[in-house]
Amino acid sequence: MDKLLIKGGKTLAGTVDISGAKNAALPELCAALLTAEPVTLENVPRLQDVATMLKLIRNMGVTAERVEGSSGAVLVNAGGLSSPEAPYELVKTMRASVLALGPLLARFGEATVSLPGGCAIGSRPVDQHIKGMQAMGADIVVEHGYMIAKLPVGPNGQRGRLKGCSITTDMVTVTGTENFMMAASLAEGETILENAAQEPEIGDLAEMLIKMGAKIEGHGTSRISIQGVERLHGCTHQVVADRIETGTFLCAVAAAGGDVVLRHGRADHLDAVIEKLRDAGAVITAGDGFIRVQAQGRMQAQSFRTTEYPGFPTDMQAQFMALNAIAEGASKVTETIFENRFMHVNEMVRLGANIQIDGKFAILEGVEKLSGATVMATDLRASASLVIAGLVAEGETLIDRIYHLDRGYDQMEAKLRGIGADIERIKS
Ligand SMILES: CC(=O)N[C@H]1[C@@H](OP(=O)(O)OP(=O)(O)OC[C@H]2O[C@@H](n3ccc(=O)[nH]c3=O)[C@H](O)[C@@H]2O)O[C@H](CO)[C@@H](O)[C@@H]1O
Ligand SMILES: C=C(OP(=O)(O)O)C(=O)O
Repeated sequence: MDKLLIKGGKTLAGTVDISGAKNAALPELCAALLTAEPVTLENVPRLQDVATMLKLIRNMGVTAERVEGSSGAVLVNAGGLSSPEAPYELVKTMRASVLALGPLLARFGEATVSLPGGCAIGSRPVDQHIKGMQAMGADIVVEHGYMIAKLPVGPNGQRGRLKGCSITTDMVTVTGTENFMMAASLAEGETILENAAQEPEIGDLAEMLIKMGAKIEGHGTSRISIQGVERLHGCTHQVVADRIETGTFLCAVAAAGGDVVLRHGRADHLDAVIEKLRDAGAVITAGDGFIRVQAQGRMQAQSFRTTEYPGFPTDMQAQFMALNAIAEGASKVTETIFENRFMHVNEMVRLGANIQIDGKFAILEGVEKLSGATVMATDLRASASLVIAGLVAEGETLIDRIYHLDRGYDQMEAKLRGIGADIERIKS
């Protein structure tokens, strides 16, 4: 298992290129299953989750290859889609595999998708995905750990189409909204999604589906309407910039100090985080296709509460907590989306942070310095928060189990080295 070794105390300066968003690329690779024509996705980040998704769709009889010489293009051709299955071996390493359910049902009339199971940050059930697909006419049984979904066979002996309907989910769900939007694009009639997620990745997926011929309105709001069409066609689409990678680098510079330009970063997708960073004392300016962050001296700790977009993202909670850990003053962090997303806290405490957990609250008293130690990554964003803590800690920090980090960050250590961090990967 690879590890990261960081020697803390360097300020950061230079330019970082922000990659395409993991949480847009994954649903968009699944959206390519909706058509038999070729789809080119550009700006696809090089991450373990993307590699897993490519493996998953290839396993269905789809061709999916990186385009040689391009900067991140992937060509997907689902013309040969023959096996509408997502097996446990692949799903267990990546919960986003549930995004295959909607496209497979819509295109094939049946799908067998492994239940993803729980993960470190919470139990993460998929009951809303199942209820929504059932409302659209699918018969779904859960057997032997699999969702087995089928559409009824019509008088012609063929499986019919999904039926448009109104779906109001019990809570805002990002991948749920994406699954319904993809399924509804090929359904018969109109689907209305109430209480829909508004994350920028939903908007990006909607734009891709519209290029494929889907009729979607209202994405970016909590009410999305989709008029189903009989067929979708191929398209070329560029994956939106990763707002969580952007936010992670913003927090790293605010914590370590420095002056860094994040090329391709979208400030308009990060309002809640940028506002808190400005309140903390970072100077952030943004223009078309870049964000610049300048930070000097100790930041002021900021309390915040995670909520659905456009609120403060749960995927930025751990990284901002690393900043609060060494900022001046006390802060209270409230996690409202996942029930177990404070796994990084004990590791930060090993580095000298002063943090108490009380249910969904974390109470921090900023300390003047952290001191390097060996710590263990427990999930993707926890890993990123430990990298930020390691950048500011005195001495050496060794982060174990960074396969979690590799799930969702494109060459993080190379990008950090490029702006002056002393960080290296220890291969094993
Ligand atoms: C691939 C991807 O885009 N992942 C993101 C997506 O995950 P994901 O789409 O899995 O997260 P959801 O938005 O669905 O989850 C929100 C809450 O709803 C609950 N829930 C969800 C569905 C369901 O059927 N039943 C249920 O109870 C979840 O357990 C959680 O407590 O949104 C999360 C919340 O912004 C982010 O942290 C993840 O990075
Ligand atoms: C929780 C995350 O991802 P996933 O939903 O893929 O587990 C994340 O990106 O922080």
